[in-house]
Amino acid sequence: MLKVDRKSNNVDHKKKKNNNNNSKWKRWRLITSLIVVFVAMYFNPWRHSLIYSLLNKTYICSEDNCEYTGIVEECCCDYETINDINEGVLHPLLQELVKTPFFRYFKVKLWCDCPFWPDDGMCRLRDCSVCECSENEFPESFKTTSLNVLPKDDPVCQEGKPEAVVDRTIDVKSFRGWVEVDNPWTNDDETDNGEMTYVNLQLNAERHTGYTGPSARRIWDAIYSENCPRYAYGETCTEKKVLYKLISGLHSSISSHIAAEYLYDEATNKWASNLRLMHNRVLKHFDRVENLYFTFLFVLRAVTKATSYLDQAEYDSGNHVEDLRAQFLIRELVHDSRLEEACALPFDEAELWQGQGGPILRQQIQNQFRNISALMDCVGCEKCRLWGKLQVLGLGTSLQILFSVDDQGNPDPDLQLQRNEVIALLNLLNRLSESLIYVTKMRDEVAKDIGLIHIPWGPLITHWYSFNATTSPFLALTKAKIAFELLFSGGRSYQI
Ligand SMILES: Cc1cc2nc3c(=O)[nH]c(=O)nc-3n(C[C@H](O)[C@H](O)[C@H](O)COP(=O)(O)OP(=O)(O)OC[C@H]3O[C@@H](n4cnc5c(N)ncnc54)[C@H](O)[C@@H]3O)c2cc1C
Repeated sequence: MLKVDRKSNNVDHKKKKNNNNNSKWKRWRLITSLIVVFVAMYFNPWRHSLIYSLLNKTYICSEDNCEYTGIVEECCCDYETINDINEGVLHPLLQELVKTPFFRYFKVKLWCDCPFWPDDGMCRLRDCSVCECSENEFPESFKTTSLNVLPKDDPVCQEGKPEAVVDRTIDVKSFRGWVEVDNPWTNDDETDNGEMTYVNLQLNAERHTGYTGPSARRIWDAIYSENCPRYAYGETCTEKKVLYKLISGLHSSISSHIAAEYLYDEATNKWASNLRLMHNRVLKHFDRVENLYFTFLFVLRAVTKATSYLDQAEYDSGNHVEDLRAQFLIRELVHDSRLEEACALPFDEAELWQGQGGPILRQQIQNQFRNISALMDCVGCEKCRLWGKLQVLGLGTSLQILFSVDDQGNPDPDLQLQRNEVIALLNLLNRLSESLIYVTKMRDEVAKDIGLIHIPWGPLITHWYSFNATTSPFLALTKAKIAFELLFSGGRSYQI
């Protein structure tokens, strides 16, 4: 007969019961925690509070509302104000302005004479730059002027994608007036007309061109590693930060334009916005978005500082009615009372170059910027080179306006700009202004599309995770679980 050990059976039973209770309790704890996290995230009462601003750069994105809050680093205005003033005032005016004949023609040396790596197959061939443009695209009169040198056909062209080629169609009128002076911040000699050509910017939208791979990567690498290194966390020298921020902001803007107009299918010529690209290259990196806002404010400050100059400048393209309109729009822009009230001083340049090392630092940063400007001659896609050169000249003009000094190192009262610099400056501001619109619009679209929330948990948590109550409860809970783990994982980051 089998003897039953009641005692040990009892213990086993108790153990089992305890285990069951334990696992039940664990399950309940997990479920309750998840619900708490879920509710806390969804009805987060301090979404816009000071705590968030203090904790980090405050990129807050709920299901139907995504926004940045707080002051842009090193600037004097906050995100909300910039967005309001851009959408309400600057963007509509700039869009009109850049269409006027005066602002739509840009003089540029498009040949790519890369001074840094002459053996780069991408850029060695001068004629390569316009190889696929047919001759009948150009007006007869155009072909005879020395400013517009026509390329020879070259079968070895490596940048022949139609979307990468600059359309050189232009009105027969050309500009008059304005002095020609060389900008010390840029590498090109702006007074040298020898190899320059006029380009109608309206026919050459800055968008996806298919330029990618080692050639493009090499340029960005050379810019960041040699000429404007990313500053270390805690860097206090604002001047060193400024150059990096300007270039990074420009890079974000270029990426935003690529994402906003992306060629999905060459055969059917299907263009549409590319949310994933925008998310991966710009939106998920808070610093890149912040640098875009910084660059916008920096250029805006240069434009407002040059108010009296821009007020009196001669906008003469030969089309009287259109030129009067350009002048009217410029005055509307620089004298807008809403801009003055909302953000009187977008960036305070007076704080820079102080102290003994100021002049040396200025020279050093000027040299670095000149190198970056020279690198534009190595860009192996003509349209990218066009916009790269224009925008770098626009930045160089901003630097010139904000930081030009006379022989004694005092701010230069006799600042002179050339027509092309003003064209570059205003077109750059328009590019940046468009990019801010894309960031706001596409951030909301991305949030709706994949249900994203960014936890502004200080520098610890730098990535996004998804969380969307409208998706299936299971998915929402899974996402909440990730959120839960993320919050208590000491800053481990998740990427969707
Ligand atoms: C001057 C210039 C103009 C261009 N214009 C165009 C154009 O009009 N149309 C077009 O289709 N292509 C253009 N390109 C190419 C485009 O910028 C990219 O290089 C290309 O699309 C390949 O992208 P990628 O994913 O390799 O990353 P890239 O954009 O090439 O970035 C390279 C690296 O730089 C870092 N990085 C990226 N963004 C930032 C930022 N905002 N701040 C700091 N670091 C950053 C990252 O580490 C990244 O891996 C241009 C390139 C250059 C150099």
